[in-house]
Amino acid sequence: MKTGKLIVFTGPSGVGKGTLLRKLLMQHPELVLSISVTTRSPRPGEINGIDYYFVNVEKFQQMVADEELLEWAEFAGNYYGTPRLQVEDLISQGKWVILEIELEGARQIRRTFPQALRLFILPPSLWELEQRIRRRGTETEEAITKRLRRAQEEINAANEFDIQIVNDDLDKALENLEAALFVPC
Ligand SMILES: Nc1ncnc2c1ncn2[C@@H]1O[C@H](COP(=O)(O)OP(=O)(O)OP(=O)(O)O)[C@@H](O)[C@H]1O
Ligand SMILES: Nc1nc2c(ncn2[C@@H]2O[C@H](COP(=O)(O)O)[C@@H](O)[C@H]2O)c(=O)[nH]1
Repeated sequence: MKTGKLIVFTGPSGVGKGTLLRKLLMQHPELVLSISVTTRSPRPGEINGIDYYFVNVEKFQQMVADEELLEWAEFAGNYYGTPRLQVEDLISQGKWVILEIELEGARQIRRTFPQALRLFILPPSLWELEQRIRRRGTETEEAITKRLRRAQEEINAANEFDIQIVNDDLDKALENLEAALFVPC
């Protein structure tokens, strides 16, 4: 039977994690992206159960109390967490499961799943990161400020991760990501 694997994918808001992962999953449909729970409001076009499980703060706190989350964190004013059961089930079935999560969650996973492969995505510059968040057009000015403040802190921790990939040219970053994941035995 194939061995399951946990892959952690972290990087500052707006660096292009979601964009890279969408491309990766189109080319490697055998990989599974874990769907997180969040108290953030859906962005236009986001669908409950596909992009996130959108819940209120009370429900999120109940999930924490019931130990239903593998990891969780507060990020820029909202809570985010990984449902434990879905991930543990998939790994026990031999799947490769990707968690797209922020730094505090990645640190928790390092303690509970030390065997997980942890990747950090870097922007070519802070200026470009800010342009990307602004061009995406999904955040208020207040949220952009919070996310950019947090970005510097996250970038400072990039060396805690097994692999760092700069997302400058998207195709090149995807190539580097594939090389990191599919190391020939
Ligand atoms: N290599 C790239 N060059 C230019 N623009 C990019 C690149 N990669 C992603 N983008 C753009 O940057 C914006 C942010 O990308 P994305 O939403 O994937 O970031 P993210 O890291 O998932 O952010 P968050 O953590 O806030 O969800 C999007 O508009 C996307 O199209
Ligand atoms: N610790 C966790 N972080 C998560 C999870 N799901 C997403 N995230 C991270 O939150 C920020 C903001 O996401 P956004 O969708 O509001 O832009 C980003 O860094 C995500 O990677 C999770 O389950 N746990």
